[in-house]
Amino acid sequence: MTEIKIFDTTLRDGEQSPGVNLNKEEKLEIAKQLERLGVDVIEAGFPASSEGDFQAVKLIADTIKNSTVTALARTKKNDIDRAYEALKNTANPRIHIFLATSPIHREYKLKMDKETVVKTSVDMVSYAKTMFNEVEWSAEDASRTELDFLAEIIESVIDAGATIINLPDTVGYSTPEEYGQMFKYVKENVPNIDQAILSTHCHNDLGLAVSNSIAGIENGAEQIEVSINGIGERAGNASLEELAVLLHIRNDVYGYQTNLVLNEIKRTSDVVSKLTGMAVQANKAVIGRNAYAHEAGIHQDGMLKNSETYEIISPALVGVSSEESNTLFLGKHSGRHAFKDKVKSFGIELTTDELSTAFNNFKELTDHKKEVTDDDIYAILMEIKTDASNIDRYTLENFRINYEQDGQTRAYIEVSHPNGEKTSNEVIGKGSVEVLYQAIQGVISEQTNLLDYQTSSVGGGKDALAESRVQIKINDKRYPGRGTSQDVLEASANAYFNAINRYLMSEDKVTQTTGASI
Ligand SMILES: CC(=O)SCCNC(=O)CCNC(=O)[C@H](O)C(C)(C)COP(=O)(O)OP(=O)(O)OC[C@H]1O[C@@H](n2cnc3c(N)ncnc32)[C@H](O)[C@@H]1OP(=O)(O)O
Ligand SMILES: CC(C)C(=O)C(=O)O
Ligand SMILES: [Mg+2]
Repeated sequence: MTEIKIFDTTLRDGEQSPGVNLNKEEKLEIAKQLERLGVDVIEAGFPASSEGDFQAVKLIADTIKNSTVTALARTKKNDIDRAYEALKNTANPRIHIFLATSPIHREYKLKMDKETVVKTSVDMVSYAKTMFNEVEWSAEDASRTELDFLAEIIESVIDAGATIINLPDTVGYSTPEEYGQMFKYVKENVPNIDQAILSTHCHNDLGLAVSNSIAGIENGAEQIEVSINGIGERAGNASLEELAVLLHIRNDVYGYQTNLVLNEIKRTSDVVSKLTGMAVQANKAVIGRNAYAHEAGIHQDGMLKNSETYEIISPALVGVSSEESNTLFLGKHSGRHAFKDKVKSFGIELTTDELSTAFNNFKELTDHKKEVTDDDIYAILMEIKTDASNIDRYTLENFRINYEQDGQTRAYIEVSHPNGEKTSNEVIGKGSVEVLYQAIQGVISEQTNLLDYQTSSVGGGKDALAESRVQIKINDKRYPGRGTSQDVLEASANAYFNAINRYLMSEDKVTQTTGASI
């Protein structure tokens, strides 16, 4: 099986992402994690670009033992000297020299003709070769370069000592077919090409970085330049994790192998995201928060029956733990099978009727709340398990709170009584919870005394459930009550009725109906 070398440029091209600025300690932490991940080459930085980057590359070169460490240099003696100074103590140093070859870069940026581009590249590769065994040379903007000129300059730099030839799609312009054809052309038209390894370096401006990298290796490249989380200049580079997992999962199609330790992928992604401050989008392939989450009821049912119905990558393959993978995400589109599975995971037993009620309550909540958390579901289940639903009870049917202009608050409630009758009541006073509770007291026949009242939020987010807890005293006995709702006042009313219903349950009471009949 052909081995594909992984050249990681997170610390060089990745750091060129706008807004990213890593200090040397942060770069070292990422480099150590890249070494654990098993990347073959770590591009640690661009030593001539600043003293800080020089120091970071040096620290990494002095520390990393199991990966080749490389650094970028322009075709300038000073850049090459700085790279050598930074890299000289590493076990296996490599320099990465680049010069643009395309007409637009030659004419407008470099102001060099073809001959000068060839001569400068050859001179600097020869110069670097006096210090480094491994010399990588990149034809910046290769994919927009005339193919015959590309072949000519590649032959010259290989003669000068380049051992790795990188052909970047610098501006992410190529299609996979064009990019693959460029490698094929170079393979067929550069006489000394067998003395060098070909490499891809793809940018994601048109979302083709991964596909183009594959086209490159299918046409002779044996190294791919990639970055963690796909970070890099503009829309970023080909993502390491996507290519690594693609080559693994579809080995039947491609038949390539890498030295990567796949289950280090998630940790590496987390470290890079944290230290660069670049969040990973939720639906990002392989490492996004949603990459292993299934919300649709039909998918969840399939997953419960056989995970391969909807999952081609096992989260564990890339080091995503079962807690992180959030496999069955309960939300608006979930069905009974997944809900039942969640209830089971809490160790809670429900009767068929209770399950039905809990599922309906859950579905109702999903219409109001974007993300239903485990805490939300637990609150629903607890309410059902501790509810006096098997007895005749008070139920809040409707309520309104109005804030009057004179600072007074008006509470209106409609209540079903244990005997099935419905009454209403209206109270004006100060404070919304207070008038609400006064209105409730006005429709029930029991004499209650409120001892304690607390409200807090359950679950996360600004749309979290409110949970209210009360203690009431009836005939010298205390009764706790709990109520949940998205609305704080409704949760408060539910808690009060829950306490009264507990009293009814314990005393087996039949109560008098009060309040205006409706
Ligand atoms: C495709 C890529 O990702 S290439 C890598 C890009 N990365 C970076 O640029 C990050 C680090 N860069 C830097 O810190 C700075 O640009 C430096 C220190 C390298 C140079 O800074 P300055 O000397 O102020 O030059 P500046 O960046 O404005 O312009 C670049 C110069 O390098 C020249 N140049 C560009 N590429 C090369 C090259 N491969 N070889 C030689 N010269 C080059 C440009 O033509 C320009 O030269 P000019 O000043 O004679 O016009
Ligand atoms: C320096 C080179 C390799 C580069 O990053 C590019 O061309 O995109
Ligand atoms: Mg690049």
